[in-house]
Amino acid sequence: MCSNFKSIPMIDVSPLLAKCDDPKMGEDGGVIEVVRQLNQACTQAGFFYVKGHGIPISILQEVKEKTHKFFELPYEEKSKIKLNATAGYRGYQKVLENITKGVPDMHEAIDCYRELKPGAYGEVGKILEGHNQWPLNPPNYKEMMEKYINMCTDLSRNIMRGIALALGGSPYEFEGDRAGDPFWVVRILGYPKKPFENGVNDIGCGAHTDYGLLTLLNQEDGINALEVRNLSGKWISAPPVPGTFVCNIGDMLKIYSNGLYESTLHRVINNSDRYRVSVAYFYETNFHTAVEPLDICKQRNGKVNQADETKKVERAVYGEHLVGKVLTNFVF
Ligand SMILES: N=C(N)NCCCC[C@H](N)C(=O)O
Ligand SMILES: O=C(O)CCC(=O)C(=O)O
Ligand SMILES: [Fe+2]
Repeated sequence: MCSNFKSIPMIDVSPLLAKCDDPKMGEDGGVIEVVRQLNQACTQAGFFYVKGHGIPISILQEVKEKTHKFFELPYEEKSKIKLNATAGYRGYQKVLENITKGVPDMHEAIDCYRELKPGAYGEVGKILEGHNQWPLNPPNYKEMMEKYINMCTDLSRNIMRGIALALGGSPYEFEGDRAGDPFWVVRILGYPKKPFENGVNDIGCGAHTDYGLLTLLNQEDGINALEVRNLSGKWISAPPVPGTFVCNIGDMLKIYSNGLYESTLHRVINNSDRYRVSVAYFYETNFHTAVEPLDICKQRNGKVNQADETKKVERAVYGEHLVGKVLTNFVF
């Protein structure tokens, strides 16, 4: 449903957060206004900036500073937590190891996934069984990230309450069996500065959509590198705005919304002369949730837009969708 947007809107979610534990939040004037803005952003761009999110800016900065420190270490040190299949595809990958649409990406990263009990991933998810591999250097990185991840999970749940209202549902559409026990993914990313030493690809991360419900991106200040594609195929810059998250819709929310909301294509090109880090937190459904369009969206889509009524939105089991992606992201 993505339109021909030219920039990405900024939403102050503080009125939503102030009321997010009130079952009558949908009647509050401040919440109604945030919900209107969420609905507009999600129908038009699938992307928005979030401010007033309550996570201290000092923590957003500390996460990026410590991440710079990690990526500055020599390869021998970073490779102590090397990603591999037996670690459940968690850990460090060097530049050009992650692949997007068949092309190696000019980024290095640490991938992390919520740890479920052995067996809880089922047959298809078995390959993700394992423990996160956190670096010992810089000190306290694990503790910092675990605290940060908890804050991102709480914030995402609350934004999803607003999005549930925006779709015309109850605030709790995405709790219980859908996302009451949310899976999460974190990618800690580093993009080399130009000129690249071993550059076979100028693209930091090729065009892709995110897999789950909602992404919270904490990106490096002062470097324009993230781009978002609009309906006419034009790449729109999503420049960093200090203290905010860039938020975008994933494939599962596209399905729930019956295509009213798009999981928008985006990519990263670091053309600057500075090394860029970003930390992407992905808020997902429960691992085994079978995702299909919400009834409220089927009706609504039919009434609002004839063209969309015929648009087929494929259903998916989240965990299968994720595993399918992970297996094509690496060649071992
Ligand atoms: N968990 C999420 N959403 N990760 C997004 C990674 C995007 C790049 C990946 N190589 C790909 O092709 O999907
Ligand atoms: O680094 C960024 O700005 C975006 C990364 C991204 O899109 C992703 O990891 O899914
Ligand atoms: Fe992404």
